[in-house]
Amino acid sequence: MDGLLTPRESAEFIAENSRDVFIDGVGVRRVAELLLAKAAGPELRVGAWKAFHDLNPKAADEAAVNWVFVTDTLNFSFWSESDEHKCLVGYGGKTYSGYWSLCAAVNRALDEGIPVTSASYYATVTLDEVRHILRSDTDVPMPLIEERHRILNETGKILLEKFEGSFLNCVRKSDKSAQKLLHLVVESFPSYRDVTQFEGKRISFYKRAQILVADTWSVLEGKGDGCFKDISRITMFADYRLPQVLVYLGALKYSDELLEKLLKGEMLSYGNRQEVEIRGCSLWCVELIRNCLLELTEKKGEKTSGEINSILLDYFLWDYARDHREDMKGIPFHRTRCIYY
Ligand SMILES: Nc1nc2c(c(CN[C@H]3C=C[C@H](O)[C@@H]3O)cn2[C@@H]2O[C@H](COP(=O)(O)O)[C@@H](O)[C@H]2O)c(=O)[nH]1
Repeated sequence: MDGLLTPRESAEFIAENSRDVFIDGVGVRRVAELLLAKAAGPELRVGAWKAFHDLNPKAADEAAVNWVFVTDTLNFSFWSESDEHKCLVGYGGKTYSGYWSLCAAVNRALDEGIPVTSASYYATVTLDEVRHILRSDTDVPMPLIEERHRILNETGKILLEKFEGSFLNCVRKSDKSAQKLLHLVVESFPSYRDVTQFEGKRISFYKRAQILVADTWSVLEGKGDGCFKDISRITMFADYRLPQVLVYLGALKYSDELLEKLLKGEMLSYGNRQEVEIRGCSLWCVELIRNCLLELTEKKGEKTSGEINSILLDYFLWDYARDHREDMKGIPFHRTRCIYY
C-alpha cells in the first residue's frame, strides 16, 4: 500500500474514481450562492460556535477545552434505527437528540457534580457509571455505550500519561499549527484513527480529529492557544449528516442502485466502497463549494467577516441540516455503525 493520503488528497482521489456518488457542478454553485448571502453574516464566523449553541461552553479556559475533548472523543454514531424511537436527553427545559443529546448529558453530569470532563475520572469510570451519565429519557439508550466506555478509559489513561490529564497541554505542543495538532491527536489516541483504503490506496478522513481541532479553535475563539496559523487546511468533517444535506441541496447525487439501498435502510460497513465514496465525495464537494464561494465573494466584492474556511462551511451546513430535518425526510442518510463518525 502507498503512503497515507491526507483527507483532502483522499477526497480528490475518491471523487475521481467514484462509481456511485457524483458531485453536481450546478448544485455546487447553487450552494455557494446560498452561502454567499450569509458571507458577511453572524453564522459564518468563529463566534457562531458559542453564539448559536446553548450547550457549548461560553468560557475559553482549560475546563472548556477539556469539555470539547471529552465531547469530541464521544462524538459518533447517534443515529437510531427508527427516528420515532431514539435516545433523548432533557436538559435546561429542552429535549435534545443526536449529537446534542451527548452535550446535554455531559452538562447534566457536570451539574450533578460528576467530573465527566476530567481525565482522572473517565480513565477509570465504570460501564455502569457511563450508562448513568449518558442515560436517555426514553427506553432507547445512546448507541455503542460499551464502545464509549472503552474509549473513555483508553483516552483518559493516555491523556494522563502523555499530557498530564489536560488536552490544553496537547494543544500547547502543536506550535499553533492545526495540522500538527491533528497529527498529535491521531498518533496519541487510537480511537481517532479514521483511516481505511480505497482502490489500493491508504486514505484518511480523520473526522473526529478534524472536528476536535475545529472545536478547539472555536472554544478558544481563534485566539491565544487557539490561534492556529493554518486552520484553513482543516477540511469539512465526513459524517453522515453532511452527505444528506448536500444531496438535499443538489450538490451531491447517488446512483439509483445506491439510493435504493439507502432508502431501504441497508447498513454500509465502515470502509465499504460505497461508504467511502459517500464520505470522500462529500468532503470534495465542500472543497469545491468553498472554492466557488471564494470566487463569488471576490467577483462581487462581498465583505466577509474574516477568512471563510471549510470548518465554517461545514458548521453552517450541519446546522442547516439540523434546522431542515423535516424537509430532508425524503433524503436518506447512510447507516454505518462505527466509532469514527
Ligand atoms: N460534519 C459535521 N458533523 C458533525 C458536527 C457535529 C456537531 N459539531 C458542531 C455543531 C454545532 C457546534 O458548532 C459543534 O461544534 C456533530 N457531527 C456529526 O453529526 C452526526 C450527528 O448528527 P445528528 O444525528 O443529526 O445529531 C455524527 O456523525 C456527529 O459526529 C458538525 O459540526 N459537522
